[in-house]
Amino acid sequence: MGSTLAEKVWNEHLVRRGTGHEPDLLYIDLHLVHEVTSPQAFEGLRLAGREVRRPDLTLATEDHNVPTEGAELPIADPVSRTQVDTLRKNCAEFGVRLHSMGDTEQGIVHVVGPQLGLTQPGTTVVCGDSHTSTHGAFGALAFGIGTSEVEHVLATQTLPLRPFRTMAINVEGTLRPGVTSKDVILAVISRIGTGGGQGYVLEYRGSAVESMSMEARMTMCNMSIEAGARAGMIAPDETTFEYLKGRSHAPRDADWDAAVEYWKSLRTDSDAVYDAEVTIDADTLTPFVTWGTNPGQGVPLGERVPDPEEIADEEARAATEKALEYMDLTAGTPLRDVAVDTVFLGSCTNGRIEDLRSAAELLRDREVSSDVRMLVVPGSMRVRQQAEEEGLNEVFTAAGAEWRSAGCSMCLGMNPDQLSPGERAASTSNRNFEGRQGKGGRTHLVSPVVAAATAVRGTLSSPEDL
Ligand SMILES: CC(C)[C@H](C(=O)O)[C@@H](O)C(=O)O
Ligand code: SF4
Repeated sequence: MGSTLAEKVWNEHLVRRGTGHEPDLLYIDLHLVHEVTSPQAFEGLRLAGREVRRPDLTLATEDHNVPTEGAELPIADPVSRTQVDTLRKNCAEFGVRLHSMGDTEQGIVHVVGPQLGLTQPGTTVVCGDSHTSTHGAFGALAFGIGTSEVEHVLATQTLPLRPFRTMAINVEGTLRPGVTSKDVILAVISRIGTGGGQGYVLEYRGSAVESMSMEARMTMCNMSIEAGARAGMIAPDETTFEYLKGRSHAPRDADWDAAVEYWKSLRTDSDAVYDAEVTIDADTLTPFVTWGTNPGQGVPLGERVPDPEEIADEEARAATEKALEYMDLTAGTPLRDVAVDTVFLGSCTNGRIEDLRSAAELLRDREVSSDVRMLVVPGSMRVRQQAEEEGLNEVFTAAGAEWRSAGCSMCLGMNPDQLSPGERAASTSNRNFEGRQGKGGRTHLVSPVVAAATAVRGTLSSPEDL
């Protein structure tokens, strides 16, 4: 029997196969670090008198706690300032490369790794951050780890792990115009549920995935964790190689040719067997939007707010009632009638250049509704620079949106970009939990083009409504 992509990468990284109840020990090729989950890990090293084993395979960036305006000013919030200062001190002491605020390579850790060409097919990538699954779009085995594991990887460049199960997500057909990979992943999560991927590595495949850009693939892999999965992966192909070629850390010359040769072998064998399979019909998908307080509570935008009365399962009915109450939504309301106060375009899910381009395209010669505040936050300073070279910033500001510097921003309330209590947002990020974007804030997850159309009309809208 053949192997799946995930099994191939796993086997290539085995330092030692676990015997009996012991887990396997895997080698880690790339360790990404940010200010939130690293302080205790560095402190642990310090207390044990240990060094970072492979500083050359470790890269840190500031993202969660950074303000997205006034980068030249000291951080006003004392907690955020301490987090960022601590990261700076730790990186200096342990010799870890750090991209700080103001640096061209600074940005959200999951945007920075791929853009530098550090995320490569067949590698193992970890970070103390659940959305590390993003990097799986390159055919890397990439997953989030906890702070004690961060310390273990810093000290040894290895990680004890138990094998995952594998699930194929087959997305067949052609997406209609205005329908994006964000809609696909929201549809997947609403189908299998936020626990449906638990214990699995999801492998996205099929004709619709093959025709997606790297940015679109990263959006899907990013949200694998929202289905409860350990990781998401996509087999590398010409699109992957094209994206990587010439990036600062990508192999060059003869090394490049050898790498591509190897990368081409990273496909699930035709006789391999997945532990589970799900099939999604790309042809019939329409833009998706969440109405509730977890990413699985989503429906096509053309539908209505669900009615708890129609839900037979008691637990599901209670969950729906609770979510509708928090979201201040009435059952049966067409989602297109729901008015928002804020639109957030950004995050490691949808803060890449292609996301900005597609939203700018719709905002050109249009205006953000006077009832709406729109924040556009590039995922990295490199993305910001590229967008400015293309004049996208001018399109956004001419439409009345705010153009910011890179960071996690309104994806989560760890920095000044937050919703006020009761405020409602259409957001291109990945989590709509209660209070995620600020205490009492209400979040509808959407794609970048739905975000742009919503900003113009003031109510949840798709590009075809413009
Ligand atoms: C702060 C960090 C640990 C967290 C994560 O693990 O995902 C954050 O990035 C998030 O998106 O909630
Ligand atoms: S952008 Fe959001 S999801 Fe991504 S790392 Fe930052 S907080 Fe987490």
